Amino acid sequence: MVWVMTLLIKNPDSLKKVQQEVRNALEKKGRVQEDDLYKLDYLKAVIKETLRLYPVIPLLIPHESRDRCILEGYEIPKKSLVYVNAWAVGRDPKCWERPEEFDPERFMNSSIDYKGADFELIPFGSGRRGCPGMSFGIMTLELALSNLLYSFDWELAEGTKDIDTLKAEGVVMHKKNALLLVAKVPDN
Ligand code: HEM
Repeated sequence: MVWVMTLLIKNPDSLKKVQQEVRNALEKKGRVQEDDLYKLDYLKAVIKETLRLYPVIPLLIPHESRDRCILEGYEIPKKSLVYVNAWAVGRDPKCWERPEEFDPERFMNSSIDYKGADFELIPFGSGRRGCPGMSFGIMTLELALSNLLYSFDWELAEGTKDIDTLKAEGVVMHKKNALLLVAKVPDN
């Protein structure tokens, strides 16, 4: 959630577009509920793009190979500790055009998903040890984010010129400096 809001405030066109999508879809309903989420294609693209650039667990969870195997000419001995760098995969120029750029549009009209079948986007891992909480995690994020965008306008705090994207050290990618934004209730 922190990284989505960070990227949106740094990309005001995307913020405006996703906010308009939520407000147009919901009109005067008052709050977003689970069964409204299917209407929010751009919001889903914003979340995918955030997970591509800032995967929550950048090296996933370490795995151990059960047997010796050869992968693309590399031998991986039995019982090797294997780390998969989802961060690097998400920014690999062989997989992504302008990989460093935040561009949710790349997921509109694209079948690429984080469910583990598209190996260029693996914030939840893949295969039988992939994240079992993916649907729950995504739905929680979609619901919270869409309600924050529906109910409030977002601005930088007074005296803040820009937001940094420094990461704290650790297995899970936290933002090093807290994100400080001002939420305003829209006039109408
Ligand atoms: C946006 C939210 C979440 C993200 C980005 C995420 C990401 C991940 C990742 C990357 C892995 C390791 C996969 C691998 O190494 O192949 C994992 C494993 C796991 N996750 Fe999640 N997760 C999220 C939410 C959740 C939730 C909500 C739950 C439980 C309610 C959950 C439970 C687990 C468990 C139990 C594993 C270990 C699975 C295993 O080793 O077999 N996760 N998650």
